[in-house]
Amino acid sequence: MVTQAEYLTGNKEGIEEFISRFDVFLFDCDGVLWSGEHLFEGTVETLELLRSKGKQVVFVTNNSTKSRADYKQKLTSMGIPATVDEVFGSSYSAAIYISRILQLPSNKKTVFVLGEAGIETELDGEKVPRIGGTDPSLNRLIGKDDYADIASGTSLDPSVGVVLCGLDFHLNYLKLSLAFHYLRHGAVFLATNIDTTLPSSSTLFPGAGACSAPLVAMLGGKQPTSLGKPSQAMMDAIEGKFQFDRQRACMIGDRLDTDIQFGIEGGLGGTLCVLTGVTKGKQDWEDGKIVPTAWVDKLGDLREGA
Ligand SMILES: O=C(O)[C@H](O)[C@H](O)COP(=O)(O)O
Ligand SMILES: [Mg+2]
Repeated sequence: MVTQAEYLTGNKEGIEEFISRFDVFLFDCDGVLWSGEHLFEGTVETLELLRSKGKQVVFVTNNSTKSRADYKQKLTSMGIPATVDEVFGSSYSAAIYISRILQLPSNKKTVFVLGEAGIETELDGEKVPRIGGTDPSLNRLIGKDDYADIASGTSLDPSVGVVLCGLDFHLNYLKLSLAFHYLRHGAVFLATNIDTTLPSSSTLFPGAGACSAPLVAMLGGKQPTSLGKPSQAMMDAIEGKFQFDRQRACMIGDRLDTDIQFGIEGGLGGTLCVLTGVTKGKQDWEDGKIVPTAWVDKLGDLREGA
């Protein structure tokens, strides 16, 4: 149990030694590599340094708004070479879970989506039938007829067996009403992730957890099964693909209750917290609940380990 985290910024020898412990670096994205469209200083050079040392780099994001292909595109457009196979997103994790793990009745295979195209793309990739999501017909105020149609089941698709909630920039009362009634009809309640906030423009905005929270409240506190970090569903998928020694792997993240907890519960050799996203300093882990192995002010500080 780690109780003290090591501060590495400015410590060249410490950074060199830290990097030498690991063969694989799992990178969170939002709040570590970038904030929205703003790439943090030194990110590209740090990834180039690690790759020049023969380290395996894997991108592990809870952001469900983009598919793995979308993330590959964003990474390369930001100057970070990446392949789709190096990207694991919570939408992919959820699609795999629904298509390969969840046992649904044959007449209840459809997913009602609260979220963006990233979820839709990954469900399509796994041939999982879906409705909702970015359907433009749902981007409207609820109408007086909707109440009766939902109550009677007229506007509910009887094949829906799952409600999957992610970060939804188009969330509204009508979509929440439909999701709630699917859940009341017995649909399985899943979330790509439940991060309460989204780091962007160097501050915080509503996260995926803020999108599913109304449903949790309506269900009397029933939480969805979350398939993003810290769920080990993603860690198992990553290990399955890369066959790495967990003791020689490090998770780098900005959020204690997703990234760092993901690395700790995954039995990784170490975790590194950065202060460019949600976590703002060691005061955030002084309760001793989720303590990283080490921390730096920003990812680019690792360049000192060149
Ligand atoms: O609300 C969210 O979905 C999360 O804040 C966001 O997606 C986190 O992405 P990550 O830091 O895991 O890349
Ligand atoms: Mg993050």
